[in-house]
Amino acid sequence: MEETLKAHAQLWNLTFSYIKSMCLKCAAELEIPDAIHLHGTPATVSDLCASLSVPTVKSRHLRSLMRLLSHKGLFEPHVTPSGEEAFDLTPVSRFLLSTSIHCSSPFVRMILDRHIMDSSQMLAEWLRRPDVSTSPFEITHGKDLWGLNAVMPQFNRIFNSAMEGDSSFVIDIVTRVCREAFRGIGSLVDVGGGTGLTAVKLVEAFTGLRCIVFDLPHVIATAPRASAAIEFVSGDMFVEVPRADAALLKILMRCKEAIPPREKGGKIIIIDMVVGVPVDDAQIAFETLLLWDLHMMINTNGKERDEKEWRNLFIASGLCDYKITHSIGLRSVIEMYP
Ligand SMILES: C[S@@+](CC[C@H](N)C(=O)[O-])C[C@H]1O[C@@H](n2cnc3c(N)ncnc32)[C@H](O)[C@@H]1O
Repeated sequence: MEETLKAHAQLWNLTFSYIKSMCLKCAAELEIPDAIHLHGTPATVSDLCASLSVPTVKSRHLRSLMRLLSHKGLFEPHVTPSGEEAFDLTPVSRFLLSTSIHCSSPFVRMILDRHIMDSSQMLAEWLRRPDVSTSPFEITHGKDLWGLNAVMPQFNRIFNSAMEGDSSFVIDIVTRVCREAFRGIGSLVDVGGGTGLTAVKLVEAFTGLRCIVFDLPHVIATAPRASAAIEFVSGDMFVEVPRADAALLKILMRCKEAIPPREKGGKIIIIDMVVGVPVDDAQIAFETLLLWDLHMMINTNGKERDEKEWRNLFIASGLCDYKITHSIGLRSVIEMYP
């Protein structure tokens, strides 16, 4: 009996899990972390109603949201001297502060945008179809993610700023802990480099390095021209990738053609997840990798790979050797040599 009740509760918990994500998106959209930060001390629900322009008639509803998010570690619950419930920031919600150099709010809003969420509704139907080349995202929207970005400037903006927040976080760590990977490189092409924030950080961190940011035309058109050491080139990586000493990220075969041999410093640097690597807080990291794998499958027809799968991929691409540095949380730095 006890086991049955536990199993039933677990099923309900899983079923209602989407509410956690939606409350997180709501907190990002309302900018609740900014309001608490500006308040300076733990904020009560009345404080939050006042600063977020939420009518007091909705304070009970806002309290429910704050309680759930506190339970999930986004806020820290407090009690004021007068006995009122109040909420403070935690290291997790600090990532949502608009003033944070690694603000993840656009990332949260993009991943939980209805264009991304809608495609997961197609998962069962998609799994029954024999076609593996069309993603659930394409079935839902009639075009792939990049095609939708090209025709929807608003979604393109939110996607690009989500990528900027994430790449600024990752590249700041990579330039500190994986400096060796970039040593001696004169020029680098960032393939699918988005609006160029990674390139900006790289040319700042490595004096003399020149970067080419290569991406689709609708992305390059919106990229700010931030440094004379960075060139912006638009095109399709499946057709041709501009030449440089090293290529950062993505499609291996084309990247191999774009770089010189290993003796001349040629290499491909990939920053991505490697399933199965040991990381801190293994339980959360393991589940996050499983979730990210599904996210890639649903929205881009991609997948996350374990080390063996990465090795098979680089062998199939005609590359000779590789080195994996597991040192940036969920992501690893993979260096591949022609
Ligand atoms: C996941 S985003 C990564 C952006 C950036 N590298 C970052 O880390 O912030 C993938 C990028 O690849 C670009 N992309 C997709 N297909 C492409 C293609 N065929 N040729 C060039 N770029 C492409 C997208 O426009 C997008 O900016």
